[in-house]
Amino acid sequence: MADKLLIIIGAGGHGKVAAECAESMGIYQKIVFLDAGASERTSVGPWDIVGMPEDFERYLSGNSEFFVAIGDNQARAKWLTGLDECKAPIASLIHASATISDYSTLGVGSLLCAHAVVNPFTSIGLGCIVNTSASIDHDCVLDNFVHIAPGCHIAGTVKVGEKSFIGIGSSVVQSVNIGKNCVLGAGSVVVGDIKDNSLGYGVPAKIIKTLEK
Ligand SMILES: CC(=O)SCCNC(=O)CCNC(=O)[C@H](O)C(C)(C)COP(=O)(O)OP(=O)(O)OC[C@H]1O[C@@H](n2cnc3c(N)ncnc32)[C@H](O)[C@@H]1OP(=O)(O)O
Repeated sequence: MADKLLIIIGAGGHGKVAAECAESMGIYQKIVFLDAGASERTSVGPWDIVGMPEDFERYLSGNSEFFVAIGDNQARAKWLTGLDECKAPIASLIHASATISDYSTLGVGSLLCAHAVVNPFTSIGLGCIVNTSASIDHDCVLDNFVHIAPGCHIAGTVKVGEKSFIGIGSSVVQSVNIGKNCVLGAGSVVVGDIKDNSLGYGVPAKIIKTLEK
């Protein structure tokens, strides 16, 4: 079989983390980037930038997989949906040091970063990020395009709605429902349900404003 190529869309900080995560898996012979800054730079670290994101169709044939490494939940969702419509094969990346229970599921296009832990009977949707050293405990549901930032701890039976972001170092107590399109600031402690489109932070987390849909 031909060498397996991983094409990562987005060569920012998150892209570097995704590339190293993919390397740790030991299944890709080559990793390259497509990035909007391709005219200004041709590489990031050891990895080549071979074109703009819009060039992805050039790589649709052959033994290639795609990964979207864009931290912004809306933009990541847009790119993943577009790739899916073009029937592009989309990778999920699990760092060699991350653990996911055999009884849990991880959606296509999702990333488990180094030292992330996903405990049993948890469902993680499409295009999610469980960032470095974050833990998601038992019986949780992360809807599509959620980002759990580094060092967050999500207790059991928590639900996080589509495209919500939980900031670095936050904790969420058990059985809480967080709506869709929410932003919870760094270091939040979430002790009760959060409505859709809320921005909040603090200990305990308070809602500061409602975000536009
Ligand atoms: C690998 C990676 O890098 S992943 C990315 C990790 N990054 C994060 O987790 C960042 C999370 N983002 C935050 O916490 C942001 O501060 C947000 C989204 C909550 C708010 O951002 P903004 O709307 O721009 O708020 P802004 O910076 O203007 O601050 C407004 C006020 O809220 C306060 N504030 C902002 N964030 C927080 C927070 N997390 N906890 C407590 N207070 C906060 C500010 O101190 C400020 O207070 P003041 O009015 O008394 O001066």
